[in-house]
Amino acid sequence: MTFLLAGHITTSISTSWALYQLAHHPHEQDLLREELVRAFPEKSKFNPTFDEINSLEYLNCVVKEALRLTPPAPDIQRVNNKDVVLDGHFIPKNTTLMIPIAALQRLPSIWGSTAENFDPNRWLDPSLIKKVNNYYYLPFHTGIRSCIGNKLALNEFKILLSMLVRNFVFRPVEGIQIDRDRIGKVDQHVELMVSKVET
Ligand code: HEM
Repeated sequence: MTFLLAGHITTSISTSWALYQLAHHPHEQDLLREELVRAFPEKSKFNPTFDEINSLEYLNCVVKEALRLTPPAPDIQRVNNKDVVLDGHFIPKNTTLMIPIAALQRLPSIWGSTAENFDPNRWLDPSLIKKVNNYYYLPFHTGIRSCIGNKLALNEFKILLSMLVRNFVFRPVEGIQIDRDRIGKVDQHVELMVSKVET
């Protein structure tokens, strides 16, 4: 039951928001589709192996960027089991601490002035990769109670997103605008225009 709940809504939310971002960034969507068409020229034969799906560099960047901007677990809580001093602040035992995953993943001090923008190419920048660690990028959290389904989730997410983008074009619905602070929210309804890719 835990796997069903923890493993279902997370991947579906991630995929929905990734499609939303791609719909609003048609150039990035086209780049992803071009990579997919090169790798899988025949739509009907889209049946990637583990190695094939993980060799797609731009897809990897899109997935990382979607999990950065719209993580399905935007914050999580932990309770300390002993008194601690963190950065000069005394935190007594049994305090509920919030780890703001979404906020850390948008810190301008780490992600730069484009922190709020959907930009998969940032993951190709070696200077960013040097700066990013699991204090600032932790969609699956980190440590011993981090997501046990991490690797499965990434592969599922990549395959699902690829199948959708290889077969369909996603565009925003005219007149429908989601407030910036609602983007990524679990309970936000997302509507997109979908048309078929012919070849
Ligand atoms: C994009 C998809 C996913 C994301 C972003 C994600 C993220 C997370 C995060 C942040 C946690 C830590 C929660 C906390 O400590 O409060 C977690 C825990 C967990 N996740 Fe995932 N998850 C994803 C998919 C999956 C999948 C596919 C499965 C299983 C099939 C799964 C199974 C679990 C389980 C069992 C835990 C609890 C681990 C523990 O407490 O030791 N997750 N996940």
